Amino acid sequence: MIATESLSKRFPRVTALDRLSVDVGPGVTGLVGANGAGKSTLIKILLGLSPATEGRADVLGLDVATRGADIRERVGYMPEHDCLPPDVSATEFVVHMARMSGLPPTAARERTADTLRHVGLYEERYRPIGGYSTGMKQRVKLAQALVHDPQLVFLDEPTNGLDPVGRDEMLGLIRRIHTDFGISVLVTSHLLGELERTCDHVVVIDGGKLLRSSSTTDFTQTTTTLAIEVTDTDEHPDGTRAVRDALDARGVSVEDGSGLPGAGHVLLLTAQGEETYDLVRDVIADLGLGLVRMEQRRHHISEVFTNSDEREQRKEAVGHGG
Ligand SMILES: Nc1ncnc2c1ncn2[C@@H]1O[C@H](COP(=O)(O)OP(=O)(O)OP(=O)(O)O)[C@@H](O)[C@H]1O
Repeated sequence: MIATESLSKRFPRVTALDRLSVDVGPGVTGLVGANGAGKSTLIKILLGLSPATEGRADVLGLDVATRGADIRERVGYMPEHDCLPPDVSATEFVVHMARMSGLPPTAARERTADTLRHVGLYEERYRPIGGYSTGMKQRVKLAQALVHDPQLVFLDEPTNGLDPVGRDEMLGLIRRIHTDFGISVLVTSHLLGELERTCDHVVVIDGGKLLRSSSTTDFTQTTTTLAIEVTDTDEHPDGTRAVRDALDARGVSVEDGSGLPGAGHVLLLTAQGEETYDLVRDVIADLGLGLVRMEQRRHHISEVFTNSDEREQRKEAVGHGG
């Protein structure tokens, strides 16, 4: 879907992309990096909107340097920042974007209605966008990226500004773009944790350089920590202890996370996949306890490289680079 070779983008004072070579296949791919890592710059180059300083890139087999217009016909783009006109309705705006993509009037109206329904905007779609919540605006931005039925979409920080429920809904929508319509997705975030659950593949960049590109299963096997918090009952006055013992008895090693700042009575364990979630749920149900929370610890990108393997790999990479 996407291939870059030694792609660099230098601004007068900053190197935004530094000899980045990466291949992205079909499916849902996360592009993760801290603010300023170069994610938006990469997307603009891939859309043919901004020229690279060095190197090359293809999107859907088309060279970004010469085939930008053809790429933008086939690729949808949801920009990061608020860019919606406040005085028009979602329907008017998305019809307009569909017409700009070359759809005839009737098809543009039909596709707009379908797409807005798909992203979860119903009656509100006739009201001016200026009165929408952040979540509704993000949905309009997503709809305009999808309305011309692209093969691939670039979503730049689609969960920005959303509360946890809004984030989960957006991530669910993103997953369905691929499962329901077969559209491949490149989605950026500065939070690795939220992409782990949504993406098939994760590409991590830092300072414009590639740090890692691997399937999510490879990633999560090394990084997913579950935090669990339960209620106490008369039968189990220390519910946390009871869960810990029950999981220990099933061979799952559990750490007490209560010593962590602000953690309360929290157990931490390494998730090996879906089975771990099921096991924890069953253990808690068997003990008759209430589950207060079970969540993946959110990894900020800086945390990804705190384990020693990764540090070694980075040292090696630096060493080989001279
Ligand atoms: N037009 C520009 N002129 C000068 N510097 C720029 C320009 N666009 C981006 N940069 C710089 O390039 C670097 C990468 O920016 P970019 O927007 O690609 O990062 P990002 O990973 O998308 O982060 P964010 O999510 O904060 O936008 C930053 O240091 C940024 O300041």
